[in-house]
Amino acid sequence: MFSLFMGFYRYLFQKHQFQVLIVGLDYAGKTSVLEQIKTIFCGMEPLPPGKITPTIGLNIGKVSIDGANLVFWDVGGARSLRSLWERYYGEAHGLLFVIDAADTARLEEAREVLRQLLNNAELAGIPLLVFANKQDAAGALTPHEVQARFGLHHAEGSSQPQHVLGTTAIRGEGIDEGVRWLAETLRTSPRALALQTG
Ligand SMILES: Nc1nc2c(ncn2[C@@H]2O[C@H](COP(=O)(O)OP(=O)(O)OP(=O)(O)O)[C@@H](O)[C@H]2O)c(=O)[nH]1
Ligand SMILES: [Mg+2]
Repeated sequence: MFSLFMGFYRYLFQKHQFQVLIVGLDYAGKTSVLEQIKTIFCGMEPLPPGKITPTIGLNIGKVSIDGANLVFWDVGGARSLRSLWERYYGEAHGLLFVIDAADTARLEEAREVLRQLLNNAELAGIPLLVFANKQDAAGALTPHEVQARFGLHHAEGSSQPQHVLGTTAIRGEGIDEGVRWLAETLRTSPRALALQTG
């Protein structure tokens, strides 16, 4: 009882820290997104796109937004690496799913990967931000088209908040709005509260 009380006290009065897991297929642009997050919120110089290589391990970025710390975990999206994602599920407060909106040949694969994530009990109630990335590329689906194709229909009052945005990671477009939505949503997320006081 006492530890529950202390956990709730800490939740109310200490600076919150939220962990956000960045996932999606390989080549979707996850690391490019993380580089831009660090640039926008920490003023760090982003790695030039040519210097970003496929992720094998884990990239971490920590940013401070309106009194909350967000820690981003960027993992590799290659098929052989996806089984490693689950080691982060239990401690993830939020999920950022990045899609290459111009790669229509792999949309079905991306849809299936997202479907499995949302069906995973360890991720129950997790706020989901989807970036329909590469909006600059020819033939890219709009965020509305991605929303429809992926069957993402956030119902008012749903226990699993969802938000879909169009981004162009290599130019840093759309990222700021998405990260602010996450920070705002995580503050009132029952899952985040449960993880922080648990
Ligand atoms: N045109 C365009 N290219 C992008 C954009 N975002 C990322 N890319 C390119 O897409 C390629 C893959 O980007 P990464 O950030 O490495 O992708 P990733 O999702 O981290 O890939 P893995 O680490 O293998 O899972 C790189 O060549 C990027 O420069 C974008 O908004 N527009
Ligand atoms: Mg990467």
